[in-house]
Amino acid sequence: MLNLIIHNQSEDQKKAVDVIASENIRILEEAKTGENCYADSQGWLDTEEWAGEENIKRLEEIAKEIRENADAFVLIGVGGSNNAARSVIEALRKDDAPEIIYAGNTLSPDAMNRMMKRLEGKSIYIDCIAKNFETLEPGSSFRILRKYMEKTYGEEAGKRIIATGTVGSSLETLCTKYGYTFLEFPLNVGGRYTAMTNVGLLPMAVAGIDISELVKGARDMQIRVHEESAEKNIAYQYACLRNLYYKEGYRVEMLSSFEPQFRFFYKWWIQLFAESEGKDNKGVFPVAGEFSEELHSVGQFIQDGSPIMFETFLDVKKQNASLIVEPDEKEDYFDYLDGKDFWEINKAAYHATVAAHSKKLPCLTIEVDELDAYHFGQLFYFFQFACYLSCKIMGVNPFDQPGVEAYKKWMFEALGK
Ligand SMILES: O=P(O)(O)OC[C@H]1O[C@](O)(CO)[C@@H](O)[C@@H]1O
Repeated sequence: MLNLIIHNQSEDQKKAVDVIASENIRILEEAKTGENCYADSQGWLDTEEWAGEENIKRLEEIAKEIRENADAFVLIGVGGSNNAARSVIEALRKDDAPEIIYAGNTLSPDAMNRMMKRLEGKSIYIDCIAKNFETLEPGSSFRILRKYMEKTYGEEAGKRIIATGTVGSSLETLCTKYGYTFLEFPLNVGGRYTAMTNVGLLPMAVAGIDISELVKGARDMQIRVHEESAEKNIAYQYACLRNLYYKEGYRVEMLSSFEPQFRFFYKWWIQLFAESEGKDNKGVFPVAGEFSEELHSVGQFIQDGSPIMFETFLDVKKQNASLIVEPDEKEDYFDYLDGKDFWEINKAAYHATVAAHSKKLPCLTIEVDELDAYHFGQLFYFFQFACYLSCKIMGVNPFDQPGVEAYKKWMFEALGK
């Protein structure tokens, strides 16, 4: 279950959000069926298309082989090609799973040397994930890593190399030519919407995540937001609220949580909203607040600085860990914590922060019952669908990223491509 909680709303804001919701109702209806103009980008809308039972079974088989033979699995990919997998892996990875090493997301020789050092003496499999295999970061890392694999495993290297690319891409050509395992990167899904495809699911399965449960969570959310009417539809309500705050002049949304397990989920969420909405001189700039730590750095600005921001908290209901503060006969001035569980203390910090921040800026909470694969699936689908709606209400194309191409053009020119 996933809930949307509005912490503070004036009567005027309530009326204004109702107006946005009734004026844009057509957008919700069109989104539910999919739009012809975006047919080449909406393969994620029905989870069945790329995460059906057969596909999950195949991915689980490949993952099983890797889990049995690998000490470490290298995920080569950047942005949408690694963010979803990384967000779940870093939160829920099983202890007996191979180590997951990330590559293809930097051009720093220092970082790359450190990454290569981590491979030494380990049994390695690699998966190069790239939609069109033109992006420099994953392409150049693949060059280095493939060489390493060939040097280490000789003839056998091909069996340990997986490439996830689109049909007809140069990555597919390499797979056919050199005998690597080829997995399809859906042509009709942009990187940031690929959580529920081979792109996100294989690395998650290697890390021991129950991908069937994850997909089930996403599918249940799909059914929910496709069935719920506008007044009850949480994705639509969230999209309308974002647009209201934007109209009111709030230009930044901070996704905050007191659970560090969401550390890499923020990165996925930031890319989703930044690349989807930030265009035509519009958009809400997404940032993350990793609390408690950042309450002691940016907390001051949130509470007292320019009123440019609204805040969306991510909260988990079910307790997943416990640590009791034992009484101590030695004095330390923290006796008021005696017998308390850190779960409870952390929750108190969350409630206190909501109370303080909601006096200054609009505050929402997205609350999930549990921090598990099922609810990650729910979160992925919820945010993807809400982002699509939010972009449509704002009047921008949710599925392109022309601004990113500009930097790539300059870089390719500089490197003589
Ligand atoms: O999978 P590719 O083609 O390497 O692209 C990776 C990422 O690069 C971007 O184009 C941005 O640089 C993202 O949109 C995408 O998720």
